[in-house]
Amino acid sequence: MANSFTVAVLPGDGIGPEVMAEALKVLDAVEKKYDVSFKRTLANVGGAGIDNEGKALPDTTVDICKQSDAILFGSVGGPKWETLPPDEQPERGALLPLRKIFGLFCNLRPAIIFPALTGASSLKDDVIKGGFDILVVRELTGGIYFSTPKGIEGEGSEKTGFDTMKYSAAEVERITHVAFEAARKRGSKVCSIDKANVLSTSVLWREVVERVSKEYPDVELSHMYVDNAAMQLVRWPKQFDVMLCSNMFGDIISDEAAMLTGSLGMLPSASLAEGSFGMYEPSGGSAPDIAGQGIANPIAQILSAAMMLRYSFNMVAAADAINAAVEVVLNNGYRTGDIYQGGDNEKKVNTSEMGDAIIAQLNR
Ligand SMILES: NC(=O)C1=CN([C@@H]2O[C@H](COP(=O)(O)OP(=O)(O)OC[C@H]3O[C@@H](n4cnc5c(N)ncnc54)[C@H](O)[C@@H]3O)[C@@H](O)[C@H]2O)C=CC1
Ligand SMILES: CC(C)CC(=O)C(=O)O
Ligand SMILES: [Mg+2]
Repeated sequence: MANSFTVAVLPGDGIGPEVMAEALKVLDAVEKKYDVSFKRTLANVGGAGIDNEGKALPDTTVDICKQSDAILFGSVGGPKWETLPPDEQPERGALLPLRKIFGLFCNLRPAIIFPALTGASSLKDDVIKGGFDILVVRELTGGIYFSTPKGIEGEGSEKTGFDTMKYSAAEVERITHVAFEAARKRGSKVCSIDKANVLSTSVLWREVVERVSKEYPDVELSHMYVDNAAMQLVRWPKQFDVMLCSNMFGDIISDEAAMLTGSLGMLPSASLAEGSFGMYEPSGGSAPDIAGQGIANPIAQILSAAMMLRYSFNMVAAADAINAAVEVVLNNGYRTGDIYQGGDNEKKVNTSEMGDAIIAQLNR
């Protein structure tokens, strides 16, 4: 009998539904090729949740996710919902709670430059020649995005906004282990990103990372302040293997790393809990500036689905096959607008044409 997995499909807002459609087509192709079945249940989230069910994260959506083996997530947010009270908006009302409810403490964001896309990177050829392969390991359920108190109080010029940044040693410890375990299977280097010259959370972060590192004598550890890391990433990205980051620093550093690969539309991510459950989502957002035009790059969403196969379903061969199909399609010159450079070999395609090209390659 074929293996069967259940997937909660949460397309969300903006380009979310457009790129999700392509990832689902890829899953259809994987079902046929690998004798597996993905039972998918569609659910509202974000602005779509507000518009259709009155809430960014409807209870029905949480139930569907709880009954599933994994969540495939698009993206949420957009101008339409930006004037709602902050906790009701798509990001704070749905995405952050989903991460918390499901204990998704570990966010993996692999930034790999495909050889065909070196021209689309914002960096000079000699900086990226030979490629780079960076894994951002981002703590996802702590730090300044979640700590309390937070809010806005007072009136007039005394009106004050405040956030709190907290990390416990246990939170730092578990994400540090993930980074070191990952480094062991890659380039054996961890660079821990902090701001220990200013922030107390970072002083603790550094202390815990140092302590945990003693269990991994085969992995080289370095520390870097986040401002320097942002600069080093564009100066010489090849120096990095695993970048271990707190929640906010990882959010920022991973968008920067994404652009070095050509486009934010290329960068997938896996948000993992202890065990095999995970939520898989592009690193970028709902891209309201291009939503509704059918031109978004679906590769981040498709590679996020591949990460779901790898991390939640242990379907390593299928995940590798999707990655390989993306690489061949890029080598063959297929480009959505965000990675189109106008070269002789390039064919400008829309969202669904890119999805079709990847599926055709997967089926060969
Ligand atoms: N995980 C999520 O659901 C996230 C949601 N957001 C939300 O998304 C909305 C827009 O935020 P922005 O700051 O504009 O960030 P964004 O990531 O949506 O867009 C930044 C830039 O990257 C481009 N881009 C992103 N993904 C692309 C793709 N697949 N193909 C081609 N181009 C792509 C956009 O067109 C835009 O120019 C906001 O409401 C924000 O809060 C932002 C980040 C993450
Ligand atoms: C929209 C935020 C809550 C999250 C974000 O930017 C991200 O996870 O990359
Ligand atoms: Mg972000």
